[in-house]
Amino acid sequence: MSRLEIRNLWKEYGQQIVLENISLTIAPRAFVALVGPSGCGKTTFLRLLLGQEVPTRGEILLDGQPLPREPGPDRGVVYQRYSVFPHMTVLGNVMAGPEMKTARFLGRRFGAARRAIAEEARAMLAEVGLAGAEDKYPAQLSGGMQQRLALAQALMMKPRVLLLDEPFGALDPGIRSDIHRLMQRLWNETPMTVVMVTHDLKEAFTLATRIIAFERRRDRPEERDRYGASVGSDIAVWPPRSAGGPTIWTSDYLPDRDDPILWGPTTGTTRPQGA
Ligand SMILES: Nc1ncnc2c1ncn2[C@@H]1O[C@H](COP(=O)(O)OP(=O)(O)OP(=O)(O)O)[C@@H](O)[C@H]1O
Repeated sequence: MSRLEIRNLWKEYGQQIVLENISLTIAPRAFVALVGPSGCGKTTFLRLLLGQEVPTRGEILLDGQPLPREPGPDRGVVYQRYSVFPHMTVLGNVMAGPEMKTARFLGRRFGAARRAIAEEARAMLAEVGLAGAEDKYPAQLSGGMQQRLALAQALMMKPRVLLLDEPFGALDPGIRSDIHRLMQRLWNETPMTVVMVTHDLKEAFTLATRIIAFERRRDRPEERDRYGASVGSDIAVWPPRSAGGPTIWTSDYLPDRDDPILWGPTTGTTRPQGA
């Protein structure tokens, strides 16, 4: 499973306090959207979860274990841009992670092992709608296709936690709604917890089970460095949705009282602690 516990987390850069005493429990398979004003520390929080930054104080546990202090295959990440290797083909991009993971010294597998990875990579590309693009290079793909590729690349490593930093922010609205559908399906089918930074509240409500807003309680210019952001609001999305449940796309979908979707991990109007 993939439960995240953030306990009394602080992050400071020199004199500047960026994050202040954040405590959260994120249930396995939740889809959390993280919102908040520019500069309040959303990306910093994601980098802490990824292991690219170390907390100044506090701790982060993944399934009860302290998070390794470096990025690892249990955490995947997709950024708004530049998540993929530009000099590798589409297929090469999706194979790179598993090859490096299993062949640490040469970074390449040969023979049957390589064929198995290639087969899995092709299936993953088909899953994200990139069948037929295997031999192209990222620069030959549209923005939406590059983000599909970035998702495929991250998911090939079977992460327990997928971190998304405004992954769809640069896409046109039509492409964005297509990729939202894809994202919803991938989250439904893959046993992972998702934490997504977004500036787009509509996107947050479309995809997430829970929306967490960071805010600085004191935000006068002279106070900015001395007070970091913490959790300002924490909203369970209604109607509730859960991974593995029916895909909810239209606002006219309202679950029945006895609908099993109401009994998923993030259910109810009053969410149990930690859901
Ligand atoms: N490596 C670093 N060294 C020093 N300061 C940093 C570093 N990384 C981030 N900061 C500072 O931390 C604060 C929060 O930055 P962060 O990028 O996390 O905000 P954000 O909420 O993601 O912003 P945006 O929505 O604009 O992307 C900023 O004041 C930034 O300058």
